[in-house]
Amino acid sequence: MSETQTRRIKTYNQISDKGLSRFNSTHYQVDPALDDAEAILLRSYKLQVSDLTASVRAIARAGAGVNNVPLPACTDQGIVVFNTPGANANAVKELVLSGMLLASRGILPGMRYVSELSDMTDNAEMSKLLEAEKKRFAGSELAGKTLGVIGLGAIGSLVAGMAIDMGMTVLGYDPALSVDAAWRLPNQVQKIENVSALLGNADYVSLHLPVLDSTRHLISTDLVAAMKPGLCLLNFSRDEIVDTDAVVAGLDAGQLRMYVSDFPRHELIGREDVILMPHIGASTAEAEENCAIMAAEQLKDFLENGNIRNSVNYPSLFLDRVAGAGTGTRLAISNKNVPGMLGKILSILAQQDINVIDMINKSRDQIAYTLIDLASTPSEAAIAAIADTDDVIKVTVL
Ligand SMILES: NC(=O)C1=CN([C@@H]2O[C@H](COP(=O)(O)OP(=O)(O)OC[C@H]3O[C@@H](n4cnc5c(N)ncnc54)[C@H](O)[C@@H]3O)[C@@H](O)[C@H]2O)C=CC1
Ligand SMILES: O=C(O)C(=O)COP(=O)(O)O
Repeated sequence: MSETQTRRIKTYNQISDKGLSRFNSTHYQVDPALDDAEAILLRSYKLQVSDLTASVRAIARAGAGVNNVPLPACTDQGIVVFNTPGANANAVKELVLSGMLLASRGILPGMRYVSELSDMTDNAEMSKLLEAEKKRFAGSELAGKTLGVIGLGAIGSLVAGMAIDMGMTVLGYDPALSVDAAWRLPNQVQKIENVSALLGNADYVSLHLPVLDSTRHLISTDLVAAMKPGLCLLNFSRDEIVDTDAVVAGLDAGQLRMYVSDFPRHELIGREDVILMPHIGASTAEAEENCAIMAAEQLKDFLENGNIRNSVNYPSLFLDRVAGAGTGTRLAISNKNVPGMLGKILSILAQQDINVIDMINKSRDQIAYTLIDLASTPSEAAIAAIADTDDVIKVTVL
């Protein structure tokens, strides 16, 4: 980066200072009020297509779920979208454990009952009353029960491990499990190929999958009917994974004993058999720091070097900077993934007598991305010729 160049990052949501401090104020302007930002750093803010101004090259989601980012429009416009896999997984795992405990013991009604006794001043009398009444708040233990985990990625695998440590039997369902995630999974997890079979054999089921067209309303009326009677469902994934009407009907019919969710809906508020939290799965100091640091590091490496780690719409790609090479000698090019593009780009550079020192090219679905290190800074005419080539989406000089 040249001494005079300042990169502009627009933030939405509260992002931990531990991450924001990675952006040196000499070279970066980080501000929620920018309207010509090169990059956006956000958490759950629902980004609109109209927020994707022409200057935006990258979006970093400090968190896991990217359903708040308009991904197809980003890809069409050559905007690289990052997330921070695993950075908040432990925070969610711990809240799932608290959800399971709250759902299995009379903790919340018991606390409510005690708080209503504030007028009782005689402690001996209060103890006598509590000993007589506590049977109303008895529960059951997690040990010996069966937990089904739907989605065995960063969070699901930690939840599975935690449940095994608690003495539970764990069933897992994940038709899209990556090889890395499979390696991370505790070997006691019993892989189930059919979601109905998992629901029919579990006492607790925890959802840890992303919202996709294929997962929206996954928990449907049919699947509620397939549940083992008295099941407790935990949703720390997203509201849309569950058909709320089906859950309400399942609770009313007693098929579902309890629904614990990080995503309140008005139909669920006020029910004794529902425990709702205000989307606080990732709201710990540690998770907020982890996510912000990871998002900031990934964004910096992309803005300064064009490298891509943990993108959800672009390939992963890294090219070392040639020692001694100055700024302005690296090109980052996004184009549609069609044949002949590299040849066209390299021939423009050859015509301008610019020597290529190193390069890397990768594709993902309909997008291809190339980093090219050059022996000299290309002329504006050369950049314009590449940018004007059919199917080139974005060219940046780094
Ligand atoms: N409550 C909160 O504050 C938080 C919620 N989340 C939610 O949890 C989700 C999962 O997060 P991570 O575990 O970090 O993501 P991840 O990407 O590591 O794991 C997701 C897993 O779901 C699996 N999956 C995809 N389609 C599936 C299907 N149809 N059935 C079963 N499994 C399927 C994938 O193969 C993958 O293994 C996020 O997408 C987000 O929506 C994540 C972090 C915090
Ligand atoms: O990482 C996720 O997917 C989350 O849901 C966490 O959201 P947050 O960053 O706490 O607004």
